[in-house]
Amino acid sequence: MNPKNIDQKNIEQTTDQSEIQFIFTSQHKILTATGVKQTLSNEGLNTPDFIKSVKSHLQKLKIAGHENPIAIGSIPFDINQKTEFFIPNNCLFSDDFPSDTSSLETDTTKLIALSQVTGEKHFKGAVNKALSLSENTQLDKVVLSRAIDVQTEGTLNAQNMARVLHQQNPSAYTFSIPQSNGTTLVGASPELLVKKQGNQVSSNPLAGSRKRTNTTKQNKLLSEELWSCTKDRFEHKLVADAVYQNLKPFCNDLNNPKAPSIIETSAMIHLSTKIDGTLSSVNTSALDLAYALHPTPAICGTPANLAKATIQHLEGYERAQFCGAVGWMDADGNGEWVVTIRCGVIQQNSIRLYAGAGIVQGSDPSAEFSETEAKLNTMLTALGFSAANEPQQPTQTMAI
Ligand SMILES: C=C(O[C@H]1C=CC=C(C(=O)O)[C@@H]1O)C(=O)O
Repeated sequence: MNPKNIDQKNIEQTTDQSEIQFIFTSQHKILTATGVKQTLSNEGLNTPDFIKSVKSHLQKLKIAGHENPIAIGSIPFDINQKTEFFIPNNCLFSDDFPSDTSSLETDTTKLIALSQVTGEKHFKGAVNKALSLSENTQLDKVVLSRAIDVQTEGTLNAQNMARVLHQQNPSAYTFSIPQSNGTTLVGASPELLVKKQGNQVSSNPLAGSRKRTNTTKQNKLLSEELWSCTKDRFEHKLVADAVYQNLKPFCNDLNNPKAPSIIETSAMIHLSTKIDGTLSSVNTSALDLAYALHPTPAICGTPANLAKATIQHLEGYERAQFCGAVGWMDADGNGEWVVTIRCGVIQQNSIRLYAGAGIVQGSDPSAEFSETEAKLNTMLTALGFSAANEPQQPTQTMAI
């Protein structure tokens, strides 16, 4: 799984990468890809030039007779950091998880340690500081996050983990994207940043959360309470408004729902707004739109620059790919990009897991910490942990 020969240049022809498996699932289809034909890096390029370079390499391949070339990859939270997309040798859109991934060796790995990268005290302290900043500055919202490291006895298999995540979270966008440093980004995001197909565009911003329970009745009550909560409605509206405002210049028409709806993931209940529209130009690509939207206030805050500076100052660790965007685009500019949340980064026998929560006036540090614990459960459950955020037994086995 280690694309170790991938060069750092903007474009690099690489061969013999057939072991790489890229996976991206959505409600509509499952994309799997193998091998790396080209690596596209943003090194030395500003964002518009990087987007142009990705488009032009896909178009050249199409003109050269390659059927449906795609670029797949992840955009980090900080777009100034190194970004790499891969044009795979082979890619397949299908309805089911392909048998070749499910037949990969199944590890039974023991979880041996869990350590806090950002401890409870640090996180709650950061929330308190953010609350006082929001009282004394223009900061309306900031999304603060934390990370934990999970060590396992054996090497984690990213493809198998993606398959388990997909089974456990069938309505999520599941991804497994190898990085050129030998790690693999894997997760099951509930949040569509942007989808573009022909002249149709859609986005599904989420913000405002409750931990889901296992009773339908209780979830209904929680949903009603969430929908009526002024603090969560404000936290959500900042995201929905930003997405609408940033998509509008690209669109002939764009719907702007007056109130959010509710979605449930396997672990969480969220306020959700579905925004759909028609692009004024079919030439606007999925990547143009993803970069126009990123970072939304679902993972950064409002105003964005002040929120970014607050995150850098208070979080105390490097987000890297977490809270970025992950997805794909084809030579016609069609594609899907999702917000990189409910995810982790695998490095051999360890995985770093991440979770964040939106902080606005009225946020309670303990409730926000519990929210991050609940969000971590998407990945912990796939790793074989029970809902509690601690290893039940130091020798618990994992069905990955
Ligand atoms: C930052 C995360 O979630 C975002 C997306 C949905 C709801 C959120 C919230 O209610 O705070 C967050 O904005 C995460 O899951 O790590």
